[in-house]
Amino acid sequence: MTSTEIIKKLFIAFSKKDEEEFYRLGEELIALEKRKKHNVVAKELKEALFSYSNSSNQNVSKRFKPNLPIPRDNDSGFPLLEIQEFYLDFDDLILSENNKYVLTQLIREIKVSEVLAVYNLKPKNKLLFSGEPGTGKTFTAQVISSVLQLPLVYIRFDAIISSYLGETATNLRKVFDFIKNGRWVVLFDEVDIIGKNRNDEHESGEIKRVVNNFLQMIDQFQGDSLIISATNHPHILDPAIWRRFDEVINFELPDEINRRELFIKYLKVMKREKEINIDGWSKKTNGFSPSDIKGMCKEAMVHAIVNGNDIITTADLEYSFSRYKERMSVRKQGE
Ligand SMILES: Nc1ncnc2c1ncn2[C@@H]1O[C@H](COP(=O)(O)OP(=O)(O)OP(=O)(O)O)[C@@H](O)[C@H]1O
Repeated sequence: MTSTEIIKKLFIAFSKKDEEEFYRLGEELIALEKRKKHNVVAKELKEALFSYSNSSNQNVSKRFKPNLPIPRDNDSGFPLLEIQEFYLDFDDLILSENNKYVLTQLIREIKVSEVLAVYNLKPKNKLLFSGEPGTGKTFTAQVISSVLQLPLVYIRFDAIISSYLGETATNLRKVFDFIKNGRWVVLFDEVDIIGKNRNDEHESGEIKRVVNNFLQMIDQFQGDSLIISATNHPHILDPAIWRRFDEVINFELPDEINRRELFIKYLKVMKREKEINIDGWSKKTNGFSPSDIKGMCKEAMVHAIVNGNDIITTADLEYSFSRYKERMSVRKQGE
């Protein structure tokens, strides 16, 4: 089908309120654009097709309606988790060869879980992601959920920790009861909030109980979901937490080769002058995380646009580089 034919059918599906056909045609249009190598258009269409509903319940994704209501904190009434959907590709991730390989294997294991079951084997389903901020722990969980076509359950640890005695453990229980009832990729972000060393004398008894509770729940978890815990502070995690996971993936800052790939990826959105020396920028940005490089590219684009240009120049990158350098030194002072 040509894109005009698909768009016509999309309109018809929309007027008939045929949601399934609407999404199928939308995906066909995206695949067509991808085949034409219109990657930016394909990505934008993907985001538009599956963008979140701005309607009343922003914590529930459009396509995956959970059977149970989203659990909430009794005291504040805030939701304890969010169900999110992503439509990313594995190629969106720029990682070391080793991490790419390990993650590809993990995804394959999950995809062949029925075959593994014949041999009484199970895929790994409890992962720990550790690494500096902005190295892609959350993003990787989003990519895995996209590739496995499972919704991502994002656990809000700040919401789980309650000021009321005993309520934090109740919140954890509610979260695990919820995730038992579906197949998801579950991301416990910033797990070190409750994973602080249990022997730390400054920690209260309540936190210790919560850590024990969390460990027990992780241990007992039997479902088909993939559980990922992420931390920026692996050194403060209790050794008991490490043992609970089938796999630990360390997200390192990108090397020069990966930084080059990141510049190419994040500068692709806009035309750039030929003189821009990507190799030079990759060398200069030692210590930058993928998120820093993405931010630097975005800032350069904004700089170009507000100065009335539609192509990025070396001067734009120099400006955003100096801004980032400054921000990073402030960040270091705060550590
Ligand atoms: N490895 C990567 N490859 C490509 N893009 C990346 C990568 N890592 C991060 N990014 C980009 O930077 C954004 C922020 O990264 P992300 O939130 O995943 O980092 P994080 O490790 O979870 O950080 P934090 O520990 O602060 O939560 C991502 O949404 C993505 O756009």
